[in-house]
Amino acid sequence: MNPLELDMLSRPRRNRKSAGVRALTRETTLSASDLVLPLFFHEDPEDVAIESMPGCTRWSLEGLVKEAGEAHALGVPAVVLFPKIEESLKTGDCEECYNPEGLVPRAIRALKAAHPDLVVMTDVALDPYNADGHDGLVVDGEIINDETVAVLCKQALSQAEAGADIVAPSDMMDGRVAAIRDALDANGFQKVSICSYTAKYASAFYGPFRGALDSAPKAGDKKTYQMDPANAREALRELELDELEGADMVMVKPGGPYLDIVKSVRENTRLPVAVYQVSGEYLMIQAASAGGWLDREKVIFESLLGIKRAGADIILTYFAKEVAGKLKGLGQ
Ligand SMILES: NCc1[nH]cc(CCC(=O)O)c1CC(=O)O
Ligand SMILES: [Mg+2]
Repeated sequence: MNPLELDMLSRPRRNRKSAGVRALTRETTLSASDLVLPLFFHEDPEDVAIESMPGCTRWSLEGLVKEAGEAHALGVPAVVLFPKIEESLKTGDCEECYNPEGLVPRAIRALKAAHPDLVVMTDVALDPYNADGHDGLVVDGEIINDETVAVLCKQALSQAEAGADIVAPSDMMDGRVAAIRDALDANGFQKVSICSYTAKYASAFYGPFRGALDSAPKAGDKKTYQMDPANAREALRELELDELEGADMVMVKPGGPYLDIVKSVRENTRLPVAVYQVSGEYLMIQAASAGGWLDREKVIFESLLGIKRAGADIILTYFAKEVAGKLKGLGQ
């Protein structure tokens, strides 16, 4: 007998001894059906590489439909739409956000016509339409809540009318989930779901996204409506309100740096939990792997698995199409 052999009943390494045993004992798996692909698009007929987000494209309507179709064919069930609105259409009252012939309603109709089973999720917030760049109406430097909610209701309705399956308010105004639910129901859209950005933090990780849409606030920051990154209990307060207001799904955003929030939201709701791996998280991986410092594919999977393990049912990620393609290649 080996004199150094330890007398141990439990050896956790036995469950890691081979790929087969590891597969049997794995607690979390990532699948294409967990993923939502965020897509940027514009009015121009050209597909353009986004300078602030290397690896992402701002699609023409035609390109958008093609890209969404490819992702869907790889098993990604849903896309979420982010329009870049022409500067000349941005105003203080954001009327363009509920124009039935606007860019977003046309995109929804084109997507649903080409891919009826693709779930189309839309962003409800004023920033792409706002001359001030804020998610809400600005009066004397203040982002006003209740008047903004009235406009968000019109925006959500125009998206529902065009065929959106899920509307996702990302604006963080108080009371908007209940108001949007009322507006949808009053107009016969009982079946349109609401995925609320419940705990959306005022994060510097959104910087590249604002570059992609030219939607950064012209003055001030978003701290009077998005949450303070220092706060965790407050996320549960927002969760309670969104549940009472009738949200169908709740979201935490950003993802990776906020896994404690994901876990506590998961433990405190029976609703599906969505998590957004945002533009800055995407770019940290893109940049570090472009420099040759990280193994890109491995860290993409690990970053998403971490979000899933923390409690996400749904993950919004710029890697969705690529990951779905890789999973398909692996026979999963
Ligand atoms: N309503 C705006 C919105 N919707 C999604 C994101 C960020 C997504 C990302 O960074 O990938 C933002 C930016 C912001 O709040 O300033
Ligand atoms: Mg809220």
